[in-house]
Amino acid sequence: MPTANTDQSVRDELVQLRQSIDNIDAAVVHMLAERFKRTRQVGRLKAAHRLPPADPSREAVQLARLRGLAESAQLAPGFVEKLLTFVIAEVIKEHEALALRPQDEESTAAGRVPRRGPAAAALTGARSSG
Ligand SMILES: C=C(O[C@@H]1C=C(C(=O)O)C=C[C@H]1O)C(=O)O
Repeated sequence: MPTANTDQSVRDELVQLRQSIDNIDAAVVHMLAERFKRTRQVGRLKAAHRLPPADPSREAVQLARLRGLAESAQLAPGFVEKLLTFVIAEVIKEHEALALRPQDEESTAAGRVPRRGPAAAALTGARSSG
């Protein structure tokens, strides 16, 4: 923390750097929000077609790719791996929830997809397709 004795130029530099950090944090939040919009579309698509919420083979490819990107960006690959693993775990939770309530129609990247699944059929007594 800057004290009363801290030189004004140091204080100014600290403020500037923190403004930049705030901008970056905002970008991270917005990018995460966009990512979750897409993963929710994937979740709805999976629920509609009764695909499993998690895809470990896809995750392995992503982790390998991001480890490589981290290395070339001089970022600790282990940190990036932890971050992606944390995000993916949250996505899978959402996909599991979507699989349990797929009775509504929702927009997806591919258009409006009827969400029918075994859980919806059990709740409504309807026969699910497929
Ligand atoms: C988004 C998907 O679902 C899950 C979440 C992933 C992610 O957040 O990147 C990757 C694989 C799946 O375990 C997907 O299958 O693409």
